Amino acid sequence: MTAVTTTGPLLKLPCDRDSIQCVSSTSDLVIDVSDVVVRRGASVLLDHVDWQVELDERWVILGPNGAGKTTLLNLVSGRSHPTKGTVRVLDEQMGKVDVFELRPRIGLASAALAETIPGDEPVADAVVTAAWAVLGRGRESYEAMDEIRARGLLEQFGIDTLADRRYATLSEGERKRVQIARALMTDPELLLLDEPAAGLDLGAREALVGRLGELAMDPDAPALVLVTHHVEEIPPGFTHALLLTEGAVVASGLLDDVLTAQNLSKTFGLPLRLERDGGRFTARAA
Ligand SMILES: Nc1ncnc2c1ncn2[C@@H]1O[C@H](COP(=O)(O)OP(=O)(O)OP(=O)(O)O)[C@@H](O)[C@H]1O
Repeated sequence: MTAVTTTGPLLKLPCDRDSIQCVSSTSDLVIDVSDVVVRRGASVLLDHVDWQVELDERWVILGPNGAGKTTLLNLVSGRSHPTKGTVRVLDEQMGKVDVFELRPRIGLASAALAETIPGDEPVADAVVTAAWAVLGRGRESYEAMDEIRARGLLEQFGIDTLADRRYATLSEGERKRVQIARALMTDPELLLLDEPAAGLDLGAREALVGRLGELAMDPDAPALVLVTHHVEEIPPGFTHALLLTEGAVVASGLLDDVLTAQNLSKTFGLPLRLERDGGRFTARAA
């Protein structure tokens, strides 16, 4: 068992925002990134980035390889620090808060985290263990409510029939859904999804985009931030977009204003045509 914390359960579940067991924010501003610069050696990974996210917003971060998307998510999830500027998340300033207390309030699903899920872990355990922020179920005890919540999340993502399977036996698409269910286990106020559709075939991608679209439409869902390279992976119901290139913001704001062929072409460095059909997008070279 890899204990991330040894101080006890992070939250008693299920947890709603009116419960005294939940720590909730006092403002609607969930993310406040102000004039942030990240330098690593001679490289500037983020260059004077400003970004604000409110509780009811669903953001997509789009940009080419190396744009700084994961670097930005790492700052917001408390996994790294800026060289300059401030990062406030859920009314706490990174660098001045105990990140181990803050992290349960932030759900994160990423390729790096997925690699740490033990292959022989039953799927239901891979989700429920998020309540203790551990990987690999050990001697920690769970209440019936925890188990019910984990199964409920698997059902929400259409994989409840896989609850007793070993994680390693799942397809990539099924694993992605388990990772998101795990990220939601602590009833976070903010959910960060780093390329959730990467490596999925068309069917699996569409199934995931559909589930994320349902989550986006749910008024009780946390604030959502989804990182992708592809406009085709933007679920319906997403409201805002941040376009990044070479560590700098090209455009940021309401999806309808920001997601234009002109902004997308500037972001990816080639002339692009953008089409919209209902709540979905496609892009190709002009
Ligand atoms: N520790 C480091 N030292 C120097 N450069 C780094 C370091 N970490 C990341 N980089 C560089 O910073 C840039 C941004 O990386 P980041 O992973 O944030 O990009 P990204 O937009 O998520 O890319 P991708 O879409 O390919 O995942 C990349 O060019 C990467 O090589």
